[in-house]
Formats: sequence, structure tokens, C-alpha cells
Amino acid sequence: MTPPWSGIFPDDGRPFVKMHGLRNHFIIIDGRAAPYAPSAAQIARICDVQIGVGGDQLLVIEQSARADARLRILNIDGREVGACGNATRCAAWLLMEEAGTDAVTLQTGAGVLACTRAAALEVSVQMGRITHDWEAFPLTRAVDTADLPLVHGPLSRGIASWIGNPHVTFFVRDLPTLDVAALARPVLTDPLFPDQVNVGLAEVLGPALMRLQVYERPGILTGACGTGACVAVRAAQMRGLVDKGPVRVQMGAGAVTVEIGEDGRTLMTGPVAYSFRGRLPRDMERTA
Ligand SMILES: N[C@H](CCC[C@H](N)C(=O)O)C(=O)O
Repeated sequence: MTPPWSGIFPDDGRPFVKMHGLRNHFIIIDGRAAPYAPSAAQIARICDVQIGVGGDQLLVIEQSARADARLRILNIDGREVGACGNATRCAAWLLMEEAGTDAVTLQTGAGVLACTRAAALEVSVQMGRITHDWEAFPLTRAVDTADLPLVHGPLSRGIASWIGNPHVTFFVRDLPTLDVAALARPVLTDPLFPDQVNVGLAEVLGPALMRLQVYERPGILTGACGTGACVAVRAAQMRGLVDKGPVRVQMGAGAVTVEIGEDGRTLMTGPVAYSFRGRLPRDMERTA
């Protein structure tokens, strides 16, 4: 079937796949054969749901000397970030489907992550170790990252964690009634975080159950956040609020399971979903 209007809109632009993990949505582009390095303005337009494809992040898969592939994660403002749990699951699933395998390694800013198929549309990722080293973030001054000296309205006693990207987790009550973006915005831009920070509001519902919403850099409320779920479980365990075993983290559209080993290595398992595929307009290639 020839697509209608193909003469008006030539479909020879860069192919993309749109996927999501619990509504955290991504545009995935294969940059292995032909490198793809869009400008910040192009990234913003592609990620804009009203005038582009729509996505919380743009993902570019590249060749890697250290892993099966390299995953580059670009925020909607063009900034490259070191980690994204939901994106890692989606990209891993795509590469496993492509190769007909049940395991794949992905090089990210958090290191080389081992990913495996957990079920037909479910992927486990060994996310690496969570640290609380204030220099890793970086923070503008040395503080107790296990109990941050930061109060923004009802948010206090935050825990700062690094899992390839920076996060702060606050524990709250009645999460569904809160205006998460409004509460988290002043934290995201607090001068303590010169590179901004992803802000998670977590509520413990039981010894192995939490719910979470994350206001992500550069200032978007996402449907779910895989790295945010990992650090929220870690933070809850540090405070003795949940068990040491696997913890389910509910995030609106569903849940991920996070298991943190004795050695601090963090395994995250959760769903992936295919939305659609298509081609970007021709002018989404960088020309200069
Ligand atoms: N949603 C992603 C995290 C993206 C983090 C990014 N917004 C940053 O600036 O670090 C996840 O599933 O882990």
C-alpha cells in the first residue's frame, strides 16, 4: 500500500521508532550506520508533542567498542544525560528483537549495563551501583546527601543519589493529591545543584510497595522514571521504610520492580511498549 500524500511529504527522512516505558516516551533513532547529531533546536522540535513526534527524551543508538551498542540519551533541551532506566529497557528490547537474542549490553553514562528479556514485553536492566557521593552530582557544597539541608515547602529531609544521573528523593504522604510539579520545581533549580536535579516524590505503601512521581530535568513531569524508582527504593531502604528484598514501585501507568543487592548493584525490571514508527522530516538533520 503506497502511503497517501507521499509526494507532498517525501518519506525519505530519518527513520524513528516511538516506544514508551510506563508512559515515559521516547523517539529512538539508529545512528549506527549514519551518525545522528541533531541540534538542540531540532531535538526540542522532535520531542514536542504538538509539532513533532513527541517524547520525554530522544535516544540515539550508536556503535560501541565496549558493549553491543551505545545509548545516547538527550533531554528535550538538547542536553545529553548519563542515564534513563525506562529508555534503557526500550532500547534494549529493540536491540534484542533485532538480533533475536535475550540479552544485550548497552554503554551509557552509567557504564555498560547488562539487559535481559524478563518476559515478552518486559526487560531487566542491571543499572549499576547507586552512590551518594556529593562530588559525583556535583553539588555546590559538601552536605549530608543522606539528609539534605534543604526545605522547600513541605519537602524536607531529601536523600540525594547518583545512578548515572542525579536525583533527590523526598518521602511524602497522599502523593496522588499533591501538585508534584509545583512542589518539585524549586528543588530542581535550587543552587545546591549546579546541573539541576531530577526530583522524586515517593510514598511508602507497604514493606515492599511504594508509589512515585518524578519531576525530571529540565522541568517535565514524566509518566514514570526508572532511575528515579531505583534511587527511591534505595532511599527508602536507607531510612528503614521498606524491606531489603525486591520492591514494587507504582508510577501511574504501572510498576517496575527494583532489587538492590548486598553490593549495592541495582536490578530494575519493567515493561516496554511500542507506539509507532515513521520518518522525521528531512530538515531534522543537522546541516552545519
Ligand atoms: N525518565 C528517565 C530518567 C531521565 C533523566 C533525565 N531527565 C535527566 O536529566 O537525568 C528514567 O526512566 O530513568
